[in-house]
Amino acid sequence: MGASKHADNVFLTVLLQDHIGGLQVLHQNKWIDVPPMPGALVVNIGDLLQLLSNDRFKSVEHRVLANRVGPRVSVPCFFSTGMLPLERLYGPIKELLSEDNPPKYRETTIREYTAHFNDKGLDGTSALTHFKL
Ligand SMILES: O=C(O)CCC(=O)C(=O)O
Ligand SMILES: [Fe+2]
Repeated sequence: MGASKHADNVFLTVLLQDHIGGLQVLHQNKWIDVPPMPGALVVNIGDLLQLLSNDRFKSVEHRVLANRVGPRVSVPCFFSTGMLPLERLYGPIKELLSEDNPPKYRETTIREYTAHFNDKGLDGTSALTHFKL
Protein backbone atom coordinates (compact mmCIF):
# COMPACT_ATOMS: atom_id res chain seq x y z
CA MET A 1 0.00 0.00 0.00
CA GLY A 2 1.20 3.53 -0.76
CA ALA A 3 -0.36 6.95 -0.92
CA SER A 4 0.50 9.84 -3.20
CA LYS A 5 1.07 13.37 -1.95
CA HIS A 6 -1.91 14.78 -0.05
CA ALA A 7 -3.04 16.61 3.07
CA ASP A 8 -5.82 14.97 5.08
CA ASN A 9 -9.34 16.34 4.57
CA VAL A 10 -10.10 16.29 8.30
CA PHE A 11 -9.31 18.38 11.38
CA LEU A 12 -6.68 16.08 12.82
CA THR A 13 -5.30 12.60 12.13
CA VAL A 14 -3.74 10.38 14.77
CA LEU A 15 -1.72 7.63 13.16
CA LEU A 16 -0.23 4.41 14.49
CA GLN A 17 2.53 3.10 12.22
CA ASP A 18 4.12 -0.31 12.38
CA HIS A 19 7.90 -0.91 12.24
CA ILE A 20 8.03 -0.82 8.41
CA GLY A 21 7.75 2.96 8.01
CA GLY A 22 7.28 4.57 4.62
CA LEU A 23 5.49 7.73 5.74
CA GLN A 24 7.12 10.95 4.55
CA VAL A 25 6.19 14.58 5.17
CA LEU A 26 7.00 17.49 2.90
CA HIS A 27 9.15 19.99 4.80
CA GLN A 28 10.76 22.98 3.06
CA ASN A 29 10.18 21.28 -0.29
CA LYS A 30 11.95 18.09 0.76
CA TRP A 31 10.47 14.69 1.60
CA ILE A 32 11.43 13.73 5.13
CA ASP A 33 11.01 10.19 6.52
CA VAL A 34 8.89 9.85 9.63
CA PRO A 35 10.73 6.98 11.31
CA PRO A 36 8.49 4.57 13.20
CA MET A 37 8.95 4.71 16.97
CA PRO A 38 7.47 1.91 19.07
CA GLY A 39 4.50 3.19 21.07
CA ALA A 40 4.50 6.62 19.38
CA LEU A 41 1.54 8.16 17.61
CA VAL A 42 1.92 10.57 14.68
CA VAL A 43 -0.43 13.56 14.83
CA ASN A 44 -1.10 15.29 11.50
CA ILE A 45 -2.86 18.62 11.14
CA GLY A 46 -5.54 18.38 8.46
CA ASP A 47 -6.96 20.90 6.01
CA LEU A 48 -9.99 21.70 8.18
CA LEU A 49 -7.84 22.78 11.12
CA GLN A 50 -5.88 24.99 8.71
CA LEU A 51 -9.14 26.55 7.56
CA LEU A 52 -10.47 27.00 11.14
CA SER A 53 -7.19 28.52 12.32
CA ASN A 54 -6.94 30.83 9.28
CA ASP A 55 -3.53 29.34 8.39
CA ARG A 56 -2.16 29.57 11.95
CA PHE A 57 -1.81 25.79 11.79
CA LYS A 58 -0.81 24.41 8.39
CA SER A 59 -1.92 20.98 7.22
CA VAL A 60 0.97 18.70 6.43
CA GLU A 61 1.52 17.34 2.93
CA HIS A 62 2.53 13.70 3.19
CA ARG A 63 2.83 10.50 1.21
CA VAL A 64 3.52 6.84 1.81
CA LEU A 65 6.19 4.93 -0.10
CA ALA A 66 5.20 1.39 -0.87
CA ASN A 67 8.49 0.13 -2.25
CA ARG A 68 9.81 -1.03 1.06
CA VAL A 69 9.89 -4.46 2.63
CA GLY A 70 6.30 -5.27 3.45
CA PRO A 71 3.60 -6.00 4.39
CA ARG A 72 2.88 -2.67 6.06
CA VAL A 73 0.05 -1.91 8.46
CA SER A 74 -1.00 1.57 9.61
CA VAL A 75 -4.00 2.66 11.63
CA PRO A 76 -5.12 6.23 10.92
CA CYS A 77 -7.81 7.73 13.13
CA PHE A 78 -9.45 10.69 11.39
CA PHE A 79 -11.11 13.44 13.44
CA SER A 80 -13.95 14.96 11.42
CA THR A 81 -17.71 14.88 11.21
CA GLY A 82 -17.12 12.81 8.08
CA MET A 83 -20.06 12.43 5.75
CA LEU A 84 -22.73 13.17 8.35
CA PRO A 85 -25.21 15.41 6.52
CA LEU A 86 -24.59 18.39 8.79
CA GLU A 87 -25.49 21.87 7.58
CA ARG A 88 -23.16 23.48 10.10
CA LEU A 89 -20.81 26.01 8.54
CA TYR A 90 -17.11 26.00 9.36
CA GLY A 91 -14.82 28.93 8.65
CA PRO A 92 -11.94 30.77 10.29
CA ILE A 93 -12.65 31.13 14.05
CA LYS A 94 -13.98 34.67 14.62
CA GLU A 95 -11.88 35.27 17.76
CA LEU A 96 -8.71 34.80 15.70
CA LEU A 97 -9.67 37.42 13.12
CA SER A 98 -8.75 41.08 13.15
CA GLU A 99 -7.94 43.89 10.75
CA ASP A 100 -4.41 42.50 10.51
CA ASN A 101 -5.67 38.95 10.17
CA PRO A 102 -8.71 39.00 7.89
CA PRO A 103 -10.39 35.70 6.98
CA LYS A 104 -8.50 33.80 4.30
CA TYR A 105 -11.27 31.26 3.65
CA ARG A 106 -15.00 31.34 3.13
CA GLU A 107 -17.28 29.24 5.29
CA THR A 108 -18.16 25.77 4.10
CA THR A 109 -19.80 22.57 5.31
CA ILE A 110 -17.86 19.39 5.89
CA ARG A 111 -20.05 17.79 3.26
CA GLU A 112 -19.14 20.40 0.63
CA TYR A 113 -15.48 20.29 1.59
CA THR A 114 -15.29 16.49 1.44
CA ALA A 115 -17.14 16.39 -1.89
CA HIS A 116 -14.68 18.86 -3.39
CA PHE A 117 -11.71 16.93 -1.97
CA ASN A 118 -13.00 13.67 -3.44
CA ASP A 119 -13.91 15.19 -6.84
CA LYS A 120 -10.49 16.75 -7.17
CA GLY A 121 -8.63 13.51 -6.45
CA LEU A 122 -5.07 13.22 -5.17
CA ASP A 123 -3.53 15.40 -7.87
CA GLY A 124 -0.95 16.99 -5.57
CA THR A 125 -2.80 20.30 -5.21
CA SER A 126 -4.48 21.59 -2.04
CA ALA A 127 -8.25 21.31 -1.75
CA LEU A 128 -8.17 24.46 0.42
CA THR A 129 -7.42 26.70 -2.56
CA HIS A 130 -11.00 26.30 -3.72
CA PHE A 131 -12.28 27.94 -0.50
CA LYS A 132 -9.83 30.86 -0.44
CA LEU A 133 -11.31 34.36 -0.37
O1 LIG B 1 -0.46 4.89 6.17
C1 LIG B 1 0.01 5.96 6.57
O2 LIG B 1 1.07 6.03 7.22
C2 LIG B 1 -0.69 7.24 6.26
C3 LIG B 1 -1.98 7.05 5.55
C4 LIG B 1 -2.55 8.37 5.14
O3 LIG B 1 -1.88 9.30 4.85
C5 LIG B 1 -4.01 8.53 5.11
O4 LIG B 1 -4.72 7.53 5.30
O5 LIG B 1 -4.47 9.66 4.92
FE1 LIG C 1 -3.05 11.09 4.90
